[in-house]
Amino acid sequence: MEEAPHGCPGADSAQAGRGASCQGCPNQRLCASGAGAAPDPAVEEIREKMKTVRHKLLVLSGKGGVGKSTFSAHLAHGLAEDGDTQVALLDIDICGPSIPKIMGLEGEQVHQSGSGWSPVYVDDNLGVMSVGFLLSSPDDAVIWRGPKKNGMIKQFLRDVDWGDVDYLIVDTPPGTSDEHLSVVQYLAAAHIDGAVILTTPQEVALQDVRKEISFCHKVKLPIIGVVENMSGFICPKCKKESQIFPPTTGGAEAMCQDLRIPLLGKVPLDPHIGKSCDKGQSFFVEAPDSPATAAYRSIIQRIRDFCNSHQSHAETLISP
Ligand SMILES: Nc1ncnc2c1ncn2[C@@H]1O[C@H](COP(=O)(O)OP(=O)(O)OP(=O)(O)O)[C@@H](O)[C@H]1O
Repeated sequence: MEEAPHGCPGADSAQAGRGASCQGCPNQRLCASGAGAAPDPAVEEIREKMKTVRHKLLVLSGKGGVGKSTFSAHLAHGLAEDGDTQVALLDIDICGPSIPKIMGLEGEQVHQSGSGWSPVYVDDNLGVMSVGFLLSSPDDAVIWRGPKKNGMIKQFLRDVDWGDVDYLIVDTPPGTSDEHLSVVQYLAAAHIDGAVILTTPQEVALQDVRKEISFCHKVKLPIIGVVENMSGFICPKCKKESQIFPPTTGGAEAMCQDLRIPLLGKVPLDPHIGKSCDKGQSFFVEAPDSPATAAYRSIIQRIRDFCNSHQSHAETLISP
């Protein structure tokens, strides 16, 4: 936490984040979220529930529209490709859930079983949960304030019958808002492997990524790395590369060097990606030879490696 202001009511007080002295404090939002208050019993229930989930990954972006949900969906497809890996994809973009569409699950509903809500399955080893499955129409608007969003995220983590899962991928809304604080708070005791941050090469997107990185540091969320999406366009006819979103300040590469954060890779613009997403199909199947597919696959391998080395490190720490 940064330096407390004069007259700070304290992070565990009922006035946390709401007092006059909280105005302008960099921790105001974090305190107002209740993250510093007495622990919600759901944190422990979620820790129990998550014992059967090996790796938990958050996908973040500073700006909207940079390809975060597309990436989350394809990370899930890529990890589930071997058939033996159980993957769960949780969409907590409560006000703009796009995962049902991208995963080809529009119109699906969640089923209630004796052990909780059942995810909707794309394949036997790939389950999805989204607020979109709870709406009667994809055009319905969800206009909820923080506490209601908080409650829904709690239910997604605690009441869904996730089963034995190797990877839980959480697709978040852009920025750092109530949803991010809630998921970090609820998963705090269950251990999150880390976050993958999506950006485009433009400074206007990178500016917001720096805020995202600062959020991760504040809530002690490890950063697996940054993905630069929409990074150049290779003309399929003349093979010439054009920078549609020019990296005026050096792009994600310069930022990552500057902040000593891994750059996981760069994914070029490819019109097939948009088409596949609109059809609800995996881009890897639709365009297996595209440079974007190769870039995605290499990034997914780096994330897999991170999780594996992370796991052995954690095991080393707890073994006698
Ligand atoms: N590398 C790419 N090349 C071409 N189109 C892409 C690429 N990545 C994503 N897109 C397209 O860009 C659009 C935005 O992607 P997406 O919905 O994944 O962004 P987002 O960051 O999740 O947005 P939001 O957070 O606002 O929902 C979609 O139409 C998607 O198909």
